[in-house]
Amino acid sequence: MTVTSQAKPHVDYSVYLVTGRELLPRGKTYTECLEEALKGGVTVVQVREKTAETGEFLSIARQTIEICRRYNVPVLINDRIDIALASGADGIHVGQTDMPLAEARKLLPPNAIIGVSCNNIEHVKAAIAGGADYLGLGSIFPTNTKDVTEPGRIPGISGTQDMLAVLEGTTIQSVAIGGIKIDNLARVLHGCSSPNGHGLDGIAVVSEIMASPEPRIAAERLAKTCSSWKSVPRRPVSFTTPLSSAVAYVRRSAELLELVRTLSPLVHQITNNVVKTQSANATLALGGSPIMAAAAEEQVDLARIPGGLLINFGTVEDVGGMLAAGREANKNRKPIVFDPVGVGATAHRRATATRLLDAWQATVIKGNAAEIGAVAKLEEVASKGVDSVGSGFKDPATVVRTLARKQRCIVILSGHIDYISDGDTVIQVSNGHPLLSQITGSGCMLGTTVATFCGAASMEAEKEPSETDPGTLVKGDMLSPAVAGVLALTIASERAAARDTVLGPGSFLPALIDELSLLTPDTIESSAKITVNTL
Ligand SMILES: Nc1ncnc2c1ncn2[C@@H]1O[C@H](COP(=O)(O)OP(=O)(O)OP(=O)(O)O)[C@@H](O)[C@H]1O
Ligand SMILES: Cc1ncsc1CCO
Repeated sequence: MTVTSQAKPHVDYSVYLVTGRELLPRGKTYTECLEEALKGGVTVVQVREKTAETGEFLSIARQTIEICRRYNVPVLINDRIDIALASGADGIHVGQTDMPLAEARKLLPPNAIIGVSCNNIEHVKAAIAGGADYLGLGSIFPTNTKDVTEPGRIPGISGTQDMLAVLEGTTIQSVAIGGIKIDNLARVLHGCSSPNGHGLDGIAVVSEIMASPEPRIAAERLAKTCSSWKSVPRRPVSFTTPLSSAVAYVRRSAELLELVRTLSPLVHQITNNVVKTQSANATLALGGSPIMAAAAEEQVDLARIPGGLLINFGTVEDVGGMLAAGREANKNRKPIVFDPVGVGATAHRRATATRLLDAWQATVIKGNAAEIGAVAKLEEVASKGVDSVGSGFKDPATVVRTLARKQRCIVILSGHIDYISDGDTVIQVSNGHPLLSQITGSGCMLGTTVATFCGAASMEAEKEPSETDPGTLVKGDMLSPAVAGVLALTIASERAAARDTVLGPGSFLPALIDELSLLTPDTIESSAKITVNTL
């Protein structure tokens, strides 16, 4: 080590490069790639050599340190304490099967940085107890650069959220690693956060820089998104400016209905085969433009068209399409409404919901009490298939607020009264009619109306000429369109049920579609029954 008696060097973990010489593109040398990456904004480098002989490893470490010193960037060595000591590196990084942390501490000078790879909360607890300086959390996604096929090696976004919760209150830094690319970076930074907002200090990449023909540009993009992200504490999925009163939310909902009719957003829906037709008709009736498109191959094209995306996994099909659609929507900053229909009913549904939420960031999660309870891992409300059993949660406002904070999105809990929250504000809508619970797919249609309003709101926000903020996943406030979607369906249901021609659930459904098409901003303003509570 170079400095033995001084304080630990300050490390900025924002853009952490792990080297992998085997990934270099043809014609690019290691030192060229490293230097370009440093010019692009890499803030810390770990030299990782899994097959090199000791002499070669030492020589690579020395070359790396010589270059990084010019950029004032610290260098860590993967696993090999001897190489770290001989080369004068700033510290080491160990995996779970490498030299134990306590032994490494004894062998290294006190100012050495030690980082540990963690796949689960037990690893994190042990690393805290052992005095680690920083943790590498992951894998976030499956990758080819490391063998992460063993069970438990891919905690994903949800597992990383749990690990970050354990780090709350400590000064230990953390980076996420595993499959991180510029295209999923905003999603990773956004998703990897504890419910109280303890987030990452940076992200680690291998191939995104090492395999790039333009490592400087790759590093610049990563650095720009990271610094944009870091500039906003506890960043929600979208910027929500709380409106001052219930009246203001109602007025905004009325305005958003006008907007839906003017902009006619494309509402791309991957939904279950029970409700496809009624959902497409509900979209058209409101003024949106539906497309039911589930093939993975068409998601790149569809995500480029502004509007909203609904992912409803009611009959658990088209999971490949859902994964691709959500990823592409995040890339294009389109709002995603996720309806995890019947998620509590089977282990397969629970696993699928986790898989989807690990792949992309939802803007709105909506469900009945059993569904929201299952996503929130609460056992208070039981499910029977796609239905919720009993009278719901004792404290629904806290349930939605807590889940919204955990998932960093808007949460809608449907039922006799609907609760909508962004993690701070909770809005209750008491419009609706019991006939809604007597037709299948009224919850699914609610997902559709919300996606329609979110699509219009995001199109409006994207038109504003403000500079693109690479840290956001959706532009514009998404709480108001979520409220508008609930008001539209529930007010239309009251008006449909009041028709003389409606004799029961059979005649109610077409009347509901009619009333969605006849809904006016004035009707929303005169009929809405909402209350607002802000923390
Ligand atoms: N008894 C009721 N009174 C008033 N409105 C209701 C009632 N039951 C449901 N609703 C309304 O119906 C909409 C759908 O909510 P619900 O909780 O029934 O969905 P769901 O259980 O997911 O439905 P599905 O599984 O059939 O799609 C919500 O906007 C809700 O306000
Ligand atoms: C009945 C049903 N089964 C799977 S999806 C669905 C539609 C209502 O959620």
